[in-house]
Amino acid sequence: MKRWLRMCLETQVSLPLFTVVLLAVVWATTLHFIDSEAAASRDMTAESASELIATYEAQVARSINGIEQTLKVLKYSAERLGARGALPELQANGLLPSGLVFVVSIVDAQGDTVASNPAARPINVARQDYFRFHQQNRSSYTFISQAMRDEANDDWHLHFTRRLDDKHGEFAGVVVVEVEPAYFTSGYERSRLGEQGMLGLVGDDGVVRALRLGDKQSFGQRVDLAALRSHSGTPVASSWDGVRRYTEVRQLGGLRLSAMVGLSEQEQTAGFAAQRRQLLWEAGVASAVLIILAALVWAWVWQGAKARRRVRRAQETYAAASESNMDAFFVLRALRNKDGVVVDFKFSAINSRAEQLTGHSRSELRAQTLCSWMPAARHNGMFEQLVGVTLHGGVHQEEGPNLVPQLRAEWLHWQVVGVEGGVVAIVRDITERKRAEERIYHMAHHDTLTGLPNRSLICDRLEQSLAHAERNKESVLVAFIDLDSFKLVNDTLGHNAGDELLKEVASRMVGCVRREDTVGRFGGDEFVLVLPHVNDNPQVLAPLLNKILESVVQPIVLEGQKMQVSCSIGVAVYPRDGRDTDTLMMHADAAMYRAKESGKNNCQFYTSEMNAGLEEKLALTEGLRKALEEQQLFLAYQPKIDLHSGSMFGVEALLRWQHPQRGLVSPAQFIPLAEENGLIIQIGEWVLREACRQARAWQDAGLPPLSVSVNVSARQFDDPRLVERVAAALAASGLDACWLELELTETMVMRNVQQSIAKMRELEAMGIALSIDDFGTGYSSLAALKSFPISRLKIDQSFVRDLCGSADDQAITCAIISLSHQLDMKVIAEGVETEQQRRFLHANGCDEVQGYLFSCPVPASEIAEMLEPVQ
Ligand SMILES: Nc1nc2c(ncn2[C@@H]2O[C@@H]3COP(=O)(O)O[C@H]4[C@@H](O)[C@H](n5cnc6c(=O)[nH]c(N)nc65)O[C@@H]4COP(=O)(O)O[C@H]3[C@H]2O)c(=O)[nH]1
Repeated sequence: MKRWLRMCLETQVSLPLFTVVLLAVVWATTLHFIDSEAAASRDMTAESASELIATYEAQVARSINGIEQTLKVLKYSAERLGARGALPELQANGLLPSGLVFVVSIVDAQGDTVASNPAARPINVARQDYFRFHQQNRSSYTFISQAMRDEANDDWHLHFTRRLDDKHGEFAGVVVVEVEPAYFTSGYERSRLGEQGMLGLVGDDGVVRALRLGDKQSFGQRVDLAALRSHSGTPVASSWDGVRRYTEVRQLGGLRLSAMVGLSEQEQTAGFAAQRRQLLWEAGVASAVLIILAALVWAWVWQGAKARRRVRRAQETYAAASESNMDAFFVLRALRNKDGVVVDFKFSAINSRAEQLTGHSRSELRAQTLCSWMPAARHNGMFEQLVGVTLHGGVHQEEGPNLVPQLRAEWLHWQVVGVEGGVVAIVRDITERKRAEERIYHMAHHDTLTGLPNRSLICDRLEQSLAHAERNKESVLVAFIDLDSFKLVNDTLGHNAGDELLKEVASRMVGCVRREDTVGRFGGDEFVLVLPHVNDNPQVLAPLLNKILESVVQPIVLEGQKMQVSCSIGVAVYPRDGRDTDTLMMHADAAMYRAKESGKNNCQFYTSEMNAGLEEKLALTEGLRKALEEQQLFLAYQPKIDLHSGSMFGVEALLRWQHPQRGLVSPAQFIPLAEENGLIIQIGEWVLREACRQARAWQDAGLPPLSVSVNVSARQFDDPRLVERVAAALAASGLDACWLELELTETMVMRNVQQSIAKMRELEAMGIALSIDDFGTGYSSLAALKSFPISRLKIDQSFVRDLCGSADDQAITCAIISLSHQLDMKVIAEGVETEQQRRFLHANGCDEVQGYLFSCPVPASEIAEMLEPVQ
């Protein structure tokens, strides 16, 4: 029933139909009731008319009977006593009726009235209908005339007449009883007949003898008696006043006269009409109320239907969208107990993706409840979550690892949205995304080569360890580990070998520490160790650090060659050496540098004195920035001597820094700093420009042209704009390129041989000479050396220093001289301080020399002075 009602309410069509039917019922009932009431009213009126006619007939019959008696008495007396004697005798015997009501008269055979009561003037009535009727008809029939007036009586009267016969039965005259018409209608009762009722007498000739309509008396009208009789029981409009009446006509026995009673339809049915009006009004009001209510309900239903249509469309769209969606959709309907408490959820709709995710078909899931399918939902918080959203609405979303075996994914993102009667759970398998995120996270936080944590993760871990150590009053060790000969391996055996070395060292170091320790790579050959929960006593820590030193120093085979590398370790311990990440890192770095300085392959614990060196470095770096701007830099030039001629053929430009407070700072101190912070590019460019300018200035001063050689650092050589900067320096000074020489180092050019050759060729093409500085300290491949456009090799001063005492250095020096000549290069020895050294070099074919024996680096003015005597 409820469902049916809901269906009715749901449809916008059935409601108007239902309303129309209800209206039809209301109106049918009302009209039927009105009809039956009308019929009852009609019947009652007809019945009343019947009753009235019976009463009236009796009344009239009684009245006429009285008149008849009077006529009979008159006739008897007149025939017996004669016309003149009859009345007095009757008078005397009290047999005459009151003259107030009846006028009686006797007419002789000639038509003259011979006696009358009350007495009246004699007249002749021979021409009156009644007289002629009786004259011509031998019958005792009472003739009832139409209402008429005569000369004796001005008032209108009905004449009731009978024939008088003489002894022979011949016509002897007429006895007359005159009665006013109103006499027959005086019984009019307003209470029964109303204001428009009708009482009357009608002759068989259809002429009304007496008629009373309410208060009005009349007569003489014509009536179709047959028609009236045929309409008995139904209202007929009276011809005289148009009023519709229920009219009853009754023939009076033995007389040619009918009694007539009429009840006004309007009056008789007035009560019913009022009731009818009332009923119609009530039905009208009820209909209006019904229509308004129906309209309101319809509007409400329409709105509801519209909303439902919208919801349906949304559901269809949602279903279509959900089908094509990569997310799994579960529409769950809340199941409540009789107290309204949600006890479980039923699957009311799911999409294909949900089937895949669960491995169950729609029908299988629909046949189950959530908790019967996934019992764990009751204990893992899922059920409470769904109930919460069902009761309070809103959206709940979360992602995390999948903890239930019913869903086929490792990671899930789920969004629960409250809907009417339940929830929609949108579940997405994010396993791939999570894996990608994990990969990205790993890549962002790990070194790709070794797989060790990178700088950012190391810092993170260190911060966590510090926070933990602070809470638990523990110590944390931070160690900076730098491989001692990594560059050598890289430069000589190539990057692949370098990478292999780093990987091997990384795995060895990881093997030395606990699981909770972190071994990370900072970049290059720098590793960092973070050891939480340690004892801060160096004695206790030493075995572990030694273990690392020993593991790194174990031989390794790279590119088929057995190699051995060592490392230098700098250690800082929280909280003794610093309380934050930056300080601890800085101090470990400083300790590591100290380890390098102390001969490598050792471990140094940070001490506050190291800080001084660090601060010194920072101060120098800061000062170097200003040095360029404030022109604290200048160049010194060291002559280069041709050993055969003994003359100066060129100079080496050497950078000097005149520090305002510290005095002259050695390039050995500040060049590595400038390399580190990149200032070397600007400084190197300045050196180039200054050297070229000076060389050109000497030439412009008329001095013999000198070749000026300029040192190029590794970072400068790597600068993609090196060639451009050199060209700009030459152009700015106007120096011919053939007077400029660039001194490169072995290691610098051997790092990437192909690139180096390309760059050197560009410089050579400009006319610039190139030389290899510090030759013998690096590991040049002879094949590479052959392909370099080099014009000169410089024997490093470390070989020259002990030249006279060391057979090794002599052998190396001789080998370099020989090699240079074989490669068609000149060879120059630096750091020549003694005559023995000069002689040895000269004797062994060295072409050129420079050193304190000839001159230390001097200002440009002194070079000019040295040149002048030659002029
Ligand atoms: N014991 C001894 N030393 C001698 C003798 N003759 C010269 N020296 C010194 O040996 C160094 C030679 O320069 P280097 O090997 O290129 O080594 C240079 C060079 O690598 C670098 N350097 C100097 N100026 C520049 C520059 O303008 N640019 C770049 N990139 N590096 C520079 O700084 C290093 C040190 O330069 P300096 O202190 O000027 O030290 C110079 C020079 O003063 C000698 O007979 N005995």
